[in-house]
Amino acid sequence: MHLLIFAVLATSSLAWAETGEKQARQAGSGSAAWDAAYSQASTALSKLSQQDKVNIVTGVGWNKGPCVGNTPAIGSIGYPQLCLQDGPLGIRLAGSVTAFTPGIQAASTWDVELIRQRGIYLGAEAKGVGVHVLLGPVAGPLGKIPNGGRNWEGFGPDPYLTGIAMSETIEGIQSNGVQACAKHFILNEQETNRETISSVVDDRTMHELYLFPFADAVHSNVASVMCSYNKVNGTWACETDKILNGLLKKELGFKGYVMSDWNAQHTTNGAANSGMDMTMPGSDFNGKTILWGPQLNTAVNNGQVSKARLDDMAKRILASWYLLKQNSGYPATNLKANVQGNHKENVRAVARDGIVLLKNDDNILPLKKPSKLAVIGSSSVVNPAGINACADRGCNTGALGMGWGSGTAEYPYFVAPYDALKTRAQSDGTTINLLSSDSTSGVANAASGADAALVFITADSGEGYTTVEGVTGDRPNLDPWHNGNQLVQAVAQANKNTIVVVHSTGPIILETILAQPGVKAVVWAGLPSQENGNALVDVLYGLVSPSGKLPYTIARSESDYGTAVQRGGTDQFAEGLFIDYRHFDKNGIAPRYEFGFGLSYTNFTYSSLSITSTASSGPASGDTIPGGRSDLWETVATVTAVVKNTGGVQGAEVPQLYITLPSSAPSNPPKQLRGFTKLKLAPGETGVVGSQEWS
Ligand SMILES: OC[C@H]1O[C@@H](O[C@H]2[C@H](O)[C@@H](O)[C@H](O[C@H]3[C@H](O)[C@@H](O)[C@H](O)O[C@@H]3CO)O[C@@H]2CO)[C@H](O)[C@@H](O)[C@@H]1O
Repeated sequence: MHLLIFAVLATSSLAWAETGEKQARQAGSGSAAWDAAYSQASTALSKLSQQDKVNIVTGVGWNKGPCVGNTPAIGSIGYPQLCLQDGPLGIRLAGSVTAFTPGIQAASTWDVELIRQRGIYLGAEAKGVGVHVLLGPVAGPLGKIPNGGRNWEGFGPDPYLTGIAMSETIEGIQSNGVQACAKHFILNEQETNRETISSVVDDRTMHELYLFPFADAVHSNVASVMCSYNKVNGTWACETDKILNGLLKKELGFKGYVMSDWNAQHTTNGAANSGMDMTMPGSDFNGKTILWGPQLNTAVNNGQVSKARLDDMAKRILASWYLLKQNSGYPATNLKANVQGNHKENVRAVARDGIVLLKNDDNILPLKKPSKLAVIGSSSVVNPAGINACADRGCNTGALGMGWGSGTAEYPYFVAPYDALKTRAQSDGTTINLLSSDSTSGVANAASGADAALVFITADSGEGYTTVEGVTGDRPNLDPWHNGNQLVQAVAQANKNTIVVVHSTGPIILETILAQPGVKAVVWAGLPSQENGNALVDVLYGLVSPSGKLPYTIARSESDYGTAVQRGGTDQFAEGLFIDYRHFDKNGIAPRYEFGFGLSYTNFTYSSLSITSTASSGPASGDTIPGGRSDLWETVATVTAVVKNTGGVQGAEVPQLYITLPSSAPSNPPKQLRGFTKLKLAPGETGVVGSQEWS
């Protein structure tokens, strides 16, 4: 349900009560903690030689240590060989870790408790294997282009939802003493030409869309930020004074350090003097030249980079290390350790509660002990070559759990849809006809006569260094892979109770599928990682009511989005603020399924909407705290509403608060998300959103 109010102030922090309180609390403790960490860093710095400082800021090289990024130990201050390792959903290239759900699935739950728990467990596993810096979470790409290859690593194209998810994830990771890394800063929205393209953006769009979630990250005291490959307004992101020194460090008050993406640095002095603090991986990775190390030493000796700047770089890195108390009792790096604990419970919960029910005609779902089920599609079963057969998940064979690239982890196990359906069928006495191929021949045989036919389709994408079935990162279109439309058509012709299950890294166009009269239900199962099948069965059989909401818009046609992958050298960001639902609203384009949409097995009613101004009457304070001007973080109004579960089963609702700015100028998006919460309600139960424990 969307609630729309008119904002009394043009502020970024009009919110449900809980958000503002959380922000105020962290800001206070954050500054003092940084002060203490800086004091320890200063003491340590005074004992270091110039060479030590250069070592702290320069990686030792790709494959020259246990992690994807490593810096040398400095024995005199007990500083370890720092281990930096991907990534946003778990420890990459490790032996026995949990493959958590991708960020986009976490966002799809709209459940801050689950998102935070995911972050806490990510941090616990990183610490368990001795990773000092976990390279995530992701707020860039934000996802302005629906086919952007790496969108699934982050939390979707709404900056508020992404910002909340960034905060919860970072606080979760860092609560376990692990440094988080907010990446990729900034305007890295596509894989195509990512290392050459220039993103040209106006100041307002930069602030209100792309910088917005990074402000949340800084507010949550993120230890590090990774600058991206692209150029910003013509200058390399890792060498742009205005965005690193200006926006990030000065305006947002970022106290941690900026590391380069792997070989995103281009010059020795330009990067140092623009605000980059650590170079990664520091070797001649991918044929590039080494730019710091000895070169930085020379530049400092020549005065091209000041001694104070080198001190600042090293101090920021040391302060982050002290902030997370990694100077005491931190485990040695051992990426082979088994650190999974019971974390699969979070994977199953996020995978399940992130499932979005898009269509459910005749209440075909939940299933009620069918005598015969048809299960169709190659993605209903596990990859026949093995769950981790493709490096960095670089294939779309068998059931899909995540996209591909550096933001992946090895699966410790993988429950495919058919595995979980078979287990359930055995206990119900259901017969399953399995057709584990995408060929339409054989479909009629498998699907006809079954009480219902489940057909599985996918769309995949990833990082541009791997090409999968001709796709180099960004998707070329928004169609399902492997002739998914034709497969669904064939199934729906053979069975009038067809249930389509979609596993995808982002939106696909569903028009052909929805035009089939036999398609009774569409289950948007997203990217469920290792718990794929279990999560799906929980929802299909009504063990839980679906409660996920779309973290992006699903359009009727690809051209409706108004953004596309740029093939040339520049992306002008001509759409400005108007991405995803902001674009649809502004142009009066009806989406097929709107951002925030999702059905349930129960019903909810809303009443008693109340809005109270809570703005302080005193003068606004322009002090800078981590995250920017302090008055940007004040709650200016509290909105409450009563929500009742009027249906027959337990369920969860996500009331969403959207604002319209007072001016109706066309430069303002008609609606912007500024609050949400997830209410779990039993049948007949009433909940008050925006008050209770938060106000
Ligand atoms: O992992 C750290 C950051 O790395 C960036 O991506 C790099 C990725 O980690 C790395 O595996 C990949 O290497 C490939 C290389 O580029 C290619 O030439 C070679 O053929 O195959 C290698 C893979 O086996 O390079 C990526 C950079 O191009 C990510 O952007 C960042 O998010 C990571 O945190």
